[in-house]
Amino acid sequence: MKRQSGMYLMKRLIIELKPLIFIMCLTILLGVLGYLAAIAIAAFATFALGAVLEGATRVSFNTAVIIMIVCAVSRGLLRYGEQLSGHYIAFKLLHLLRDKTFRKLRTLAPAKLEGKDKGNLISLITSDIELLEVFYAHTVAPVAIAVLTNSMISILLYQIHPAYGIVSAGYFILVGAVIPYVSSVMVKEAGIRYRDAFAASNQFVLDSLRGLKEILLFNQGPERLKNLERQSQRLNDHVRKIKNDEGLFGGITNLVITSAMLTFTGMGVYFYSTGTLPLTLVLVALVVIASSFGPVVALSSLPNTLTHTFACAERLFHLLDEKPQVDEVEGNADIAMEDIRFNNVSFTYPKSEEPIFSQTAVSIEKGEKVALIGESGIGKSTFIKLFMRYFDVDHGEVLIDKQSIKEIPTASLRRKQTLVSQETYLFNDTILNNIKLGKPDASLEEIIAVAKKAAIHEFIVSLPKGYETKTGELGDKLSSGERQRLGLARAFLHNGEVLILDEPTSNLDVLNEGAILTSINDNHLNKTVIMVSHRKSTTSICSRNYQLKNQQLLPQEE
Ligand SMILES: Nc1ncnc2c1ncn2[C@@H]1O[C@H](COP(=O)(O)OP(=O)(O)OP(=O)(O)O)[C@@H](O)[C@H]1O
Repeated sequence: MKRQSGMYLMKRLIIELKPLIFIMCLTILLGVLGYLAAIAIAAFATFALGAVLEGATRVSFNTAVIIMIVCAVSRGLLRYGEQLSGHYIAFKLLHLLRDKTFRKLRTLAPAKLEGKDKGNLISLITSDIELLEVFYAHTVAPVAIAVLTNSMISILLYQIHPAYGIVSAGYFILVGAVIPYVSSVMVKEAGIRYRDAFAASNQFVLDSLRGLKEILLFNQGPERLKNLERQSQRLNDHVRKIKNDEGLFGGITNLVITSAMLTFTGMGVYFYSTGTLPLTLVLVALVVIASSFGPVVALSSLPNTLTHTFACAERLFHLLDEKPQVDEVEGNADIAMEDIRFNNVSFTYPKSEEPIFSQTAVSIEKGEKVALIGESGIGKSTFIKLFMRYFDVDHGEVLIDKQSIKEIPTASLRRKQTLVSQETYLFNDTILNNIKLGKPDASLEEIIAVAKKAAIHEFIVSLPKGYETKTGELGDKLSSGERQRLGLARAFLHNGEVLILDEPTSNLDVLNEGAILTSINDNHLNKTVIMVSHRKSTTSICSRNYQLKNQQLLPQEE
């Protein structure tokens, strides 16, 4: 993955803020006023004290007390408002980013998601996006608040004495910018390594859960456990490094703040002893500097969390920038799907050198039942992927009703094509809803009819909850043949113009295979069927058999 600079990532994250810029300004305003109110409480307490010790010089005792009370009440309200609006922005943005990510995943599917590791995708959608909250709720506004508040404080201190203003500005820059910058440089790599290790261990756990049977079968448990321990150890090492650095820089920050107060005490003693400033103003300056590091300290811990955040943002933007394998065509126009043609098609998978098709041609007419035969790995499923436009051909063209497939609206294409792939995925929902996926508004009668055609009705009604049984409740009890038949029922319900079957009966016994083939034959008289199968018995319903050999689709020799 190409590394992106922190500046670039920050700019992109800020661009996402655009729709909420008004609320962000409000958050910053409330934050600045909140901090100023807090500092004012301490400053006016000193004025009140000064009024008692030296007599009212600038502010009377009563005025100072009234201002303190007003500031104390508004401080709470302002802080509440700042937190509320800041977090509103953060969570609203997380919502928008999640939405964007899901849309992107939809355009990348299926071709670009085939090879992606699912553990990474899950941590991207869940924890990565979640961590961006740090940037939106705890970075943008706090940085702006610190810059504004501490500039105002330095200007105010400058009014008391120019030296106070200049020295305070130096300390603020040190605590709010220099220390965070140095610490960010030091922890950057550790943060990135931590995120990568975290995603890898997620993937490893997911993989182990999926392959539990194989692990037990081949007695790989102890080896897997050792590997998991190694991964945990690596994660711990990264966290330890990050936490050590955090502790170190926390200590340095406190040291600098203490030295600022000592410097101000020394300067105050000098100004008072030389008669440059009265005691009250010396004390006010000391109190103000002591209570004004809050906004900049809030920034000092940012680099560590920001390192994680930027690593997450990098992965997110990488996904959002990824180009889909094919550009979707908008629209919903109806297509007849009467004539399918592959004209001199050549195709090689991206990042592969071995061509799958080279100048091959085939034409299939409405109602034809065609079988694709060929040895494993020769390109039968690839033919289907080209026909479903998961990929575009390199040369030649795929024509549907004499129109290039690249111009046909994607939604129309999906509506007319029904695919039963080698693996049927069943969602953790009722059997009824799993079949309904083929036609969401189908009636119960329609669903029962297709289940009968797929020879699965008897099995469903034998379950205690029948069609309302949740597939999750069945767990491993559902055999591959039963899954396959549920997939077929779903496909029959969808009832597209072209039924594409990739090894549709590979997990079925002869009896069930026969029932399904008869069903396909009887119910798809006017529909086109394209079938991939190794079994001769399955292709028996096909009128034409094509063999894939030497990157060509040729009519099968008898
Ligand atoms: N997304 C991909 N990127 C690169 N190569 C791929 C991709 N998908 C499949 N292949 C490769 O293309 C070749 C053809 O694969 P395909 O799945 O079309 O074969 P098949 O004839 O359907 O095989 P089988 O009968 O075993 O299912 C194989 O060598 C496979 O490894």
